[in-house]
Amino acid sequence: MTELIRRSLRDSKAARWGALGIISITMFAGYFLTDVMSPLKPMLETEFGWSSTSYGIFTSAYGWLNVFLLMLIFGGIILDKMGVRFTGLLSSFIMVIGAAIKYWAITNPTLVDHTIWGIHAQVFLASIGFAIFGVGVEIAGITVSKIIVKWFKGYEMALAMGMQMAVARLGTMLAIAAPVPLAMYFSNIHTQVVNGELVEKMGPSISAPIAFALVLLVIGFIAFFIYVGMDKKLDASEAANGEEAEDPFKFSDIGQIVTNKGFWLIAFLCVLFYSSVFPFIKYAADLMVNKYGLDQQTAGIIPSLLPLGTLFLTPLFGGVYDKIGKGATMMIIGAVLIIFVHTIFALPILNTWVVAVILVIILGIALSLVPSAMWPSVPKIIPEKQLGTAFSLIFWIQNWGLMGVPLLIGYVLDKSNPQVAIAKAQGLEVPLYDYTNPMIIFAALGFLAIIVSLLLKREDRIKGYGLELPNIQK
Ligand SMILES: NCCCC[C@H](N)C(=O)NCC(=O)O
Repeated sequence: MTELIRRSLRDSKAARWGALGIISITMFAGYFLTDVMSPLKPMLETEFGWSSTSYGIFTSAYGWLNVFLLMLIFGGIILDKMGVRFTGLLSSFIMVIGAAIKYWAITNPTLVDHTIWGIHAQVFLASIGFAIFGVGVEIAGITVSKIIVKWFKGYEMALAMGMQMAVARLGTMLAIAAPVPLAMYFSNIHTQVVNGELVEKMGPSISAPIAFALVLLVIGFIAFFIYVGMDKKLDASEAANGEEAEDPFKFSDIGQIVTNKGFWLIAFLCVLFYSSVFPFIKYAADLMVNKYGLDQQTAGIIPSLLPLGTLFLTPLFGGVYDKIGKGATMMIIGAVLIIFVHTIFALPILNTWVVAVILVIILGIALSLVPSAMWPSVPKIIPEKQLGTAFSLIFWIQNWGLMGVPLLIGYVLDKSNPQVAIAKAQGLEVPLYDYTNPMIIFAALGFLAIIVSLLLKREDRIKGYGLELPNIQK
């Protein structure tokens, strides 16, 4: 008799964790490319004459198309209308195209001497590539979140989200630690800007780590084709099982999402929290050089501890949320850690690398606590058929921060340190940047995140979303 009971493919532990493993490869590649330029900031300044503002413009490009052309929102609607297979393949392909343009801009020496709309041509075109890539990786992110809900609802959902994030963070870690050694290893003779002049000179290959990222993205694209096969089998097993298909997405669903207060609180917490971490990562290696006196070659090692800690802690905290609950409390603790870390970074004391290591580890704990509680909380607030659109709206709001904050930091860094530009223009030895003002901005974001996380816990008490309850249904 029991043999007659049909099971969905997602009831098989091996199948659902296998599916997760495959889509994690795509996200690993995406996160690697996202941060691959971070440790190269000092080299971009010495080799190509970029300023901190140029670097800020480039970094902010990640969000240009997502924010202004609403690509992320369209991505979410496409996801809910067309499904995870089509959207996953499309987004992986967009990542490859964007990364290829960025690679071309960085390898093209003739661009170094031109400007487009007043922006250094190389910065401009690399930014266009990064902006296209940003559309791909963000839509891939919401697609993967929806895939995890599809396979893991009622099972280890927070653990699965935590594991996927851990693999993605491995990409971030590699992106912080590997580019400088790779660039040095592939040193060659190429065009550089020396005292404002173009010269052929031996120097590190900034394009080598980007080429490596491009190869990873192609592998991630291929991996997604394998996932498509598994997804078809899952749908077939659920249809055979007589499971009803979800109601199709309707545009009126957007109205329901944006009138939900819990949605706004999660979205605000998301933008504040991530704006104080991801843009920080973009400047962390440079901070290590300028505040803690590390050399360029080793500067990436300390920031790479940040994602390293999250590899273990995100699944651990995800497991805690699954079994014990306390999601809202975890978000509050994460926000408190953020303000603590950035305040100490801002103080003009304790400038020893040991303090930097401790702070980065604490930041890693925050970057494990908040995401492992935040993302599995979204399906408790929003119905599944609206999830693609809800995730995309949250990511859209988050992208304002991921776009604006790095630009602001680059600008504030240049404005607070006019001596750097003067020394560069005069061909003198470039003095160190003072990072106090940028770090105060990051600390302020942490302060606002605490307020929003407290409001979210209050809203959960009022509406009974169950954010403090475990995810695993007994
Ligand atoms: N460094 C990649 C940025 C991905 C941003 C994405 N919108 C996101 O927040 N994902 C969740 C996470 O915690 O990485």
